[in-house]
Amino acid sequence: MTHDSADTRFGPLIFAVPKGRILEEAVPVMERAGVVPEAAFHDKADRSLSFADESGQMRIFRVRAFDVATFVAFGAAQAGIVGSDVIEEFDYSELYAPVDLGIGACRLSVAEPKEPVEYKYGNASHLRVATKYPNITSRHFEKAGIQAECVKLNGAMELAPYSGLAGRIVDLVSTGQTLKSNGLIEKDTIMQVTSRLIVNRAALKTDPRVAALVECFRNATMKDAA
Ligand SMILES: Nc1ncnc2c1ncn2[C@@H]1O[C@H](COP(=O)(O)OP(=O)(O)OP(=O)(O)O)[C@@H](O)[C@H]1O
Ligand SMILES: O=P(O)(O)OC[C@H]1O[C@H](OP(=O)(O)OP(=O)(O)O)[C@H](O)[C@@H]1O
Repeated sequence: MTHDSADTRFGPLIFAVPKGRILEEAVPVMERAGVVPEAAFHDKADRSLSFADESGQMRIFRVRAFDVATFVAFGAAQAGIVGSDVIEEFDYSELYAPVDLGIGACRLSVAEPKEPVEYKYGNASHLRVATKYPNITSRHFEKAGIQAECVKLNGAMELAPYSGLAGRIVDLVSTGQTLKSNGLIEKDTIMQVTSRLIVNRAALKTDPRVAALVECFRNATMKDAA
């Protein structure tokens, strides 16, 4: 790495990455920034959650996307990579997202069935919405003066409307294939999403390796655009 990851005043720098679909796109950006995971990191059968980097001076945590934000916000990791959807959902004051990595592009949208379905709940002023993003969803509908009752799901949101769980869903959309395959149409885009480098604000102030890491990711992302 070009940054001084061997600073002896601190323990190893902890970098958290999501184990899901961002990972494949994130690894080349990490490597351009000098964060090169050990070989075991790429082995999906490996049950370890913490890996060395090639310099031996960092630890790389492989966790769920939402948990990346939590590890970094609480200072258990100094830095990480996560979608802007997750950053917005938690709205942690301790998180700073200085670099847009230009990967994991999608959007967070409201969707509903093509054909109107009768629901126990769901009229113009009171909606029931199934989502993994209750905070963003509530804020979005509040702005429109609509009270949304959010039902938290962790996946397969698309099943909610036709099973009578909720009249609408708020979910990530990329190609639109998942909505189409499940008979739903996109009604409204809440936000565009890309993945970001996130750092813990206190660590950025106190640990010079964090600022150096931000610079490395800025440079790695600039090369991308060239
Ligand atoms: N269809 C998509 N196209 C592009 N990016 C996406 C898409 N779906 C999700 N993402 C991005 O990838 C991130 C992680 O998605 P994913 O659901 O694969 O994570 P994960 O680590 O497997 O989390 P979990 O296991 O908790 O669901 C999302 O927060 C979002 O930023
Ligand atoms: O518009 P598309 O290209 O079809 O992508 C949208 C799908 O991608 C995400 O799910 P993912 O595949 O990450 O699985 P998940 O159900 O675990 O969230 C999202 O939750 C949608 O279901």
